Amino acid sequence: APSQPPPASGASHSGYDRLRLLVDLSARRLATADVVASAKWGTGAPVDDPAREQQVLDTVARLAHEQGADPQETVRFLRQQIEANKLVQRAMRKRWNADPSEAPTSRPDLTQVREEINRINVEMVRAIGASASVRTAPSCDATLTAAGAGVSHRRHLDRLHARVLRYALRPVCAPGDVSAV
Ligand SMILES: O=C(O)C(=O)C[C@]1(C(=O)O)C=C[C@@H](O)C=C1
Repeated sequence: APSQPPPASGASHSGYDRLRLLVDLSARRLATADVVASAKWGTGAPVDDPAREQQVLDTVARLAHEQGADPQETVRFLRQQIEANKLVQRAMRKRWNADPSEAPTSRPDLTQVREEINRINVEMVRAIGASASVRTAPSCDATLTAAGAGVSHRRHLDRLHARVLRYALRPVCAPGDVSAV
């Protein structure tokens, strides 16, 4: 999907729209966990790939820096997305181990899934930058809850994915700077 350009001056994107975009990207990234789990199933590949994680985090930090998003916040957000991805991967493996008839019968190409993840990461950095003011507003929690429910409904998320999506969204409103508390 084409990424959204920042609104031209005069155009208005509400805080809800901006958070909703970020939430939707988080849901899209989470959906890749099922595909990653299928790609690794039966190959002996572990859920955790620390080298790939570092590559993801280094890339988004650089992109954030280039685009004027806060690199620390961006890395913190992406770390949480990776943890969420792993929660879904582990849950799927558990299901498939418990009931092999549910296990995948074809193996997607991990390289291709990672290319999709890379594209989502790029859009996420932009959405993090574009949502800075709404994420620090007092109304953020309420707006985020509404956006999360809207996206879960729209994407027909099952219980697992809806729950892990809420987990993935934890860093959205909380300011990363604890010294501000
Ligand atoms: O690329 C993978 O192998 C994944 O499992 C995806 C992902 C991610 O969310 O980006 C999650 C866990 C791995 O440690 C590395 C990266």
